[in-house]
Amino acid sequence: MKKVNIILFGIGNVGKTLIEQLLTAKKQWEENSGVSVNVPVIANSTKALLIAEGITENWEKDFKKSAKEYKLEDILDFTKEQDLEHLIAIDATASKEFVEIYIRLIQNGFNLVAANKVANTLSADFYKKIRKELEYHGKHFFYETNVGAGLPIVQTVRGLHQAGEKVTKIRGVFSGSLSFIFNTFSENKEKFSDVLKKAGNLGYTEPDAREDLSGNDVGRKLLILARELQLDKEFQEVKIQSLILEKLNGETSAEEFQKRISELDEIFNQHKKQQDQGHVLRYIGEIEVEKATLEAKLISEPKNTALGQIKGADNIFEIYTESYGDQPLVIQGAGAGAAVTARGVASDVLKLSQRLN
Ligand SMILES: NC(=O)C1=CN([C@@H]2O[C@H](COP(=O)(O)OP(=O)(O)OC[C@H]3O[C@@H](n4cnc5c(N)ncnc54)[C@H](OP(=O)(O)O)[C@@H]3O)[C@@H](O)[C@H]2O)C=CC1
Ligand SMILES: N[C@@H](CC=O)C(=O)O
Repeated sequence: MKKVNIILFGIGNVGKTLIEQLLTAKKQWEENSGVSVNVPVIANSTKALLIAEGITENWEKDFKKSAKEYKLEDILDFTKEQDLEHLIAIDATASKEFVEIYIRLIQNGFNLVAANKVANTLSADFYKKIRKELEYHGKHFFYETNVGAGLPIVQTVRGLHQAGEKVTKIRGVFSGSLSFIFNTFSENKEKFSDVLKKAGNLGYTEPDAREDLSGNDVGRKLLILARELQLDKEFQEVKIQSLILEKLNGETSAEEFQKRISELDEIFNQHKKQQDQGHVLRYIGEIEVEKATLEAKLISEPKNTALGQIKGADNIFEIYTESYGDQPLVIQGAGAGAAVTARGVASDVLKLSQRLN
């Protein structure tokens, strides 16, 4: 039996659900895949719980009682002292600072799985540096949930490209929260700010919802797919239409923004009124491969098209390639939510484990 040791950073919506899924699936993984999963470290932004033999279903109580303030060194020392092998660090944070330690984790023998999109959307130099370090140290990095949550988008785009298929365009709805917001807002009489709150409560938005409303989250996903297609692009080159007022996106804190979201109601009422009969609002992303352009924008879409018909927090990705001709390969399904995202992370962990010797 191959024993893998998970060091989990981030125990919010996704991290919590992942713990539950890993504990529940443990026996099945052992029997069907020969992988025994142990979670000796869980951490939030300030505290970590370290238990060599792994957390149990009492982990929340144990965390409250025994987690201690930590530095990365404490975790590195612990994994060495305890001689933990097959290490996988999971980034289930949304932190821009946390990704700075990826290189040190790789150098200290860790493989990586990330739900956090930040590392793949910093400079092209950093992107290449991570991959160089991974290769040098013989480590792996899986990040399927960076685009489309649990949907198999990254692997499909990468697989097509690596097989020599010419991908010409990718177009679709890349944001689960904006999908939910516009599906609900277009159909119901609810206020925009109430729908936004609902999306947050359902775990669809980023910890700071302005990441979604500013279009940055979609911009990141476009860049991640473009880089899979070996387009040498930077985040600043993505053309992004923001849905948020400058005054709310500037100096305000995330908490202050939450208190002021009703200031968005009037703007979105206007957008709604301007729709033609039988049209709905959609926030879409588009990569034109030949032109090397990446764009995120709000459009008015006829209700009877594939994009117009999506429901709930669905994403839809239309992948146009030479072999598929005029009819794109289409992948559709829930594009946000703790359960689907955690399952995508778990699936990455299992695939990565199968690569470890
Ligand atoms: N929700 C979704 O549908 C999807 C989410 N994702 C990604 O998953 C990630 C997590 O999202 P979600 O669970 O909703 O976020 P939450 O805000 O619910 O949880 C974030 C967790 O990360 C912790 N954290 C923050 N900074 C650090 C740090 N420097 N070191 C260690 N832990 C830290 C937080 O700790 P503390 O409480 O102390 O701040 C918290 O436990 C995000 O990157 C998101 O983009 C990807 C696909 C879909
Ligand atoms: N906030 C994101 C979550 C998944 O990446 C979204 O709304 O799509």
